[in-house]
Amino acid sequence: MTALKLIARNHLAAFGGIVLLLVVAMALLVPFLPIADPDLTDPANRLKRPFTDGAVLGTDHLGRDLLARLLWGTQLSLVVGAAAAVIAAVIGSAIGIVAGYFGGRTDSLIMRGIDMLMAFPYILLALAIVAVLGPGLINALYAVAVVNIPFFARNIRGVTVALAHREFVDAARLSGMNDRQIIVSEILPNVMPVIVIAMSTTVGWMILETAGLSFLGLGSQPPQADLGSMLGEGRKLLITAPHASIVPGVMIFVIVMSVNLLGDGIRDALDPRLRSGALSRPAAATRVDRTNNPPETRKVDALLKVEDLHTEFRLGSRTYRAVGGVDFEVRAGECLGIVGESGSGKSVTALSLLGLVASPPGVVTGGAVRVDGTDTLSMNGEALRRLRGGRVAYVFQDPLATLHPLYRVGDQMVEAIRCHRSMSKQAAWDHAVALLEQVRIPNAAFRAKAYPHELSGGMRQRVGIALALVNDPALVILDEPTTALDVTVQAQVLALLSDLRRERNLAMVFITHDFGVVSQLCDRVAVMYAGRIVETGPTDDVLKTPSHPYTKRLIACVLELGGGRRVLSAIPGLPPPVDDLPAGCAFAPRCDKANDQCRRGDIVLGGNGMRAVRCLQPEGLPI
Ligand SMILES: Nc1ncnc2c1ncn2[C@@H]1O[C@H](COP(=O)(O)OP(=O)(O)OP(=O)(O)O)[C@@H](O)[C@H]1O
Repeated sequence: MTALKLIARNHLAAFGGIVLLLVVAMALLVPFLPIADPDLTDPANRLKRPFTDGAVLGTDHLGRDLLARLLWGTQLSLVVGAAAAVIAAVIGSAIGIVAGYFGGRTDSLIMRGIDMLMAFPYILLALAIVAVLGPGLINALYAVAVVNIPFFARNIRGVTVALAHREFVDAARLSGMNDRQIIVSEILPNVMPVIVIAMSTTVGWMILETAGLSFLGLGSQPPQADLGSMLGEGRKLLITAPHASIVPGVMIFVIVMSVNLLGDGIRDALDPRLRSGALSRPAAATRVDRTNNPPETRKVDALLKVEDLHTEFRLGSRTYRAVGGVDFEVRAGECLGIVGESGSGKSVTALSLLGLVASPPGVVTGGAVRVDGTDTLSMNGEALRRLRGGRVAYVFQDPLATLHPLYRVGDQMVEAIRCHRSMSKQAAWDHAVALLEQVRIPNAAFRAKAYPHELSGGMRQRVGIALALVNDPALVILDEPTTALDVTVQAQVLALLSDLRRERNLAMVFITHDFGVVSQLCDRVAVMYAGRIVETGPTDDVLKTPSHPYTKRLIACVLELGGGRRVLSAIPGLPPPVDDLPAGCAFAPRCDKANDQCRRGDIVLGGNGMRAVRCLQPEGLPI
């Protein structure tokens, strides 16, 4: 259903689909239409122009009605082209799956045979096949199918090779399935979309090839007509009776064009990455579409002040409200922890600060983000570019994904330095090495020449931190920088961040789902749930006397070493889907204290300046 909707939304594909549907309907209805016999010759009325004496499209050189021949010829061409596509797809895909799945010698043997077939120009190969089998439409169909088998075999083999070594195939084998069962139940469903895509984009091509063989007199034989043979007959009269070749020529064009437009639409609709927008090129900054004016500019003494930030993702008719009105501020040298379960909106909040949420589908719909008093959401691209990696830098969770795999880490740091200040390459390199030393990378001058894959996970994250520091930022936003590391390395990285913060008076926004990490590093903490802050305050206070039931539950999930026997409690239920948030408190469905009032209206973040909580029944907080 979604695929059909996506095709309908693609105007060109929808146009192609409608045209093709009309042509196919016409071809199917042709036996019931009141038209002349397509093979009835009438030499007295030969080569009549269109729209004369009841012959809508005129007559050919034997006086046969061109409309009747066109409709029957279209039917024949469509059937032959589609049949050739199905035969080529079935045989080619089977060959590709067998070669890709079994690999080794089977693969080499099959693929070398396919290579030999591909070594011949396809039309010559088709001609040779028809020459051996003899002229005729069925033989032309076989020839076209055979020359297209290698195309399917190669494509499907490539996809199968990648699938054959995946964990789910190993798991199927270990569960006792034999090769045939694995191919049918594990491989085939995964290659099916590729087969459909390949078919939809090649069927037009096969209709053309069959028409080409008929045009040369090797396909349909008189008196039977397909579009190619009609074109071949008309060609001889191109000057005296151009309509005889224009009529089948236009029909071939219409069919092939509509098949190709629809095929492209099907390809796009079946590709899950295109469907989710993952392949669309995001804009350089998140789209800002504020329904209200940004909050008034007042004198701001915080380095970063976020006010009523709203960010959402618009996918088709659905709107995912990832960040639904977030306020916080960070002063110079201060570290704010943002904590919450997966999906609570921490990363989207962090990325929204400097317009890094991908648009489409992300849109900032409200609020303001002031860095040194200037709203980043109103900045132009160049101002944002100067800020990113300059005064404000980011460290992400997976340095293997953020570092470029083909450049040495030192070169990547040099590039980051020279993007922001004019410095000679050598001076920038020396600065990079000094920073690598500062983040305690042993033998930094040597490591600067390493590629990311040559470093351990902990070392790569240190490079990520050094990369963030190259331009002496005032604020670093760290999005789960230690989650991918083991606990010992995590402790080292946290100690390093703590030292760097002291030495450089760095402000930090530290995003994590781990209260243990927050307690080591952060002065203040903000707890997020379903895109909003539900509690905030000094870290020690929040940890000792959590007020919001959610904070309490989150803290109870943290293991305490030497804490004696304690039952670790998980939070029952799941966070609400952000495209369908409940009214009132979003945590109410999982909260054992929730009453009817909690499920109504908007609950504000109330407090006494330092501590604030978004709850109607907060605990232990003098409000
Ligand atoms: N491209 C997107 N399209 C639709 N929804 C999205 C997209 N990116 C994020 N979201 C939604 O936004 C919400 C917040 O996501 P976010 O990544 O900020 O969570 P998080 O708290 O950082 O989680 P994690 O700790 O797993 O990174 C989630 O519900 C997520 O499903």
